Amino acid sequence: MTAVFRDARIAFDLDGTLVDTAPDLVRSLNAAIAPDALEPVPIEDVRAMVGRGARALIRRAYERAGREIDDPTLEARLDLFLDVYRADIAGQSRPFAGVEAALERLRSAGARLSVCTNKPAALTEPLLATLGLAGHFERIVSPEHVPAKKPDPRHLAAAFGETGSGRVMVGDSEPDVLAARAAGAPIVVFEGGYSEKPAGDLGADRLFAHFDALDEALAHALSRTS
Ligand SMILES: O=C(O)COP(=O)(O)O
Ligand SMILES: [Mg+2]
Repeated sequence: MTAVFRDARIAFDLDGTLVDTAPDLVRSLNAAIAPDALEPVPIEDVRAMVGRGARALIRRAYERAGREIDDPTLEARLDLFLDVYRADIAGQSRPFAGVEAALERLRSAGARLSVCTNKPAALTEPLLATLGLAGHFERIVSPEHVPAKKPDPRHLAAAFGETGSGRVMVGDSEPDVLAARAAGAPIVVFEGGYSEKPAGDLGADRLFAHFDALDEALAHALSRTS
């Protein structure tokens, strides 16, 4: 099975795909909305609110409470969120079970790995470094590095880099699937991640429930396109 990975470009989403960041995201989000006396958002709800960046996460917390937020307040709450989050970015966040072993296997089989995330670079880099994951990736592409973020396919194209023997995205939510479709690349979706819609409704080429099963899902997706 491993021949299909030689020189393949595999781009990974971060929040909800590589790392279970929800506990630290919810703690920081609830600190950021506290000045406006919003009820704390429960962690299960946050899992359906992540995927379109930090600003969107805060806006969604206000929408959920039926409250309006003006732009200057949003920027102030974003600053607070970023300060709280950055101060203990990997307090409870951990790679999902089997992630490190899967990254090792794919690299040993010759795959070229990247991260394609809507998480701001100032958060992505310390998170991956703190968890010891950064060294697996040839490219780590946050929204600041590209003209537009996922679902825009230019974000994913930047993560893939030059054409390899095949290209595939691994993600957990709709922006990932839309970016892959628009880039003409297959996508496999992690069922344990964060998504507004059920993973099975996103239109993935293949779903996987544990990283031990990632290689098989990727091999299937790659063999259909190369
Ligand atoms: O920060 C977010 O909202 C999403 O990040 P992701 O693209 O890695 O899922
Ligand atoms: Mg995600």
